Amino acid sequence: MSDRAIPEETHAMASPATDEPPAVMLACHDLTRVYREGPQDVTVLDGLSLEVRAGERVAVVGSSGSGKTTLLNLLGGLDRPTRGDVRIAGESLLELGSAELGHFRNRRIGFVYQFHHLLAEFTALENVALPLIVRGLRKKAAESRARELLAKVGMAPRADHKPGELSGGERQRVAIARALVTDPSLVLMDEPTGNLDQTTAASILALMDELARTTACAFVVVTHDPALAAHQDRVLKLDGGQLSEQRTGG
Ligand SMILES: Nc1ncnc2c1ncn2[C@@H]1O[C@H](COP(=O)(O)OP(=O)(O)OP(=O)(O)O)[C@@H](O)[C@H]1O
Repeated sequence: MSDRAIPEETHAMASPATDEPPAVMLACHDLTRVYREGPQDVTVLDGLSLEVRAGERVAVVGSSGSGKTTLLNLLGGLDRPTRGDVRIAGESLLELGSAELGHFRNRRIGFVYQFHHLLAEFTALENVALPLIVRGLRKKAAESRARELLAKVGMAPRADHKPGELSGGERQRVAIARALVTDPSLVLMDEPTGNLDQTTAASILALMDELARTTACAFVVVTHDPALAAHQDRVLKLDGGQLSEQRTGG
């Protein structure tokens, strides 16, 4: 583990008297997803378990069709498991109804995809402020917090620009700011550097290093890119519906 390691005594179910984040931010147990839509059942995830600690970054690698997107969808509450459970910051997704799940996602989970999914009609600032406005924050407070995050990703000078006026790497920085603006417990990234050139991808990696040092959230990064995977604390391979440890960070 790196210098982001959380002391052992900071336990998962931390005392309500402290503001300490739980040591285990993400815990999956017996996670199973069987697709029954086609002529044949397809078991994609087969009882896998996973724990990711606060401040820890985990890469998930695996061949095409091994179930990485399926896993991310379950971790992000976008799909329900056939069996098993996902707990984020001690809270079970299984126990949440769909409205509660939407609310939980907005509060606790940040998403970053290969393609940034920013809204074209809105400025960088408005895009980053949006999750807070959805959450019920007033525009002024939301934009003030959004400015802080844009500064953190080096995009403060471009706050008033629309996505179409930004480069690919700049858009991805804005997308990362948007994912982090709600102080999530878990950030899920799907090929976050996938459509970027090497130099821009390297600057996004450096940004991720910096953010991981300064936030307590857990990061799960799905990627085919060995350089991006090697940058994380642990690399897990998804194969045959199970995760196995490929490398533990030092
Ligand atoms: N809705 C669905 N119904 C039936 N089968 C599905 C469904 N969604 C995914 N699958 C199957 O589940 C398996 C895993 O798909 P998934 O998209 O999770 O893989 P992946 O590892 O993300 O692949 P890639 O790296 O190519 O994006 C595949 O065999 C896919 O065909």
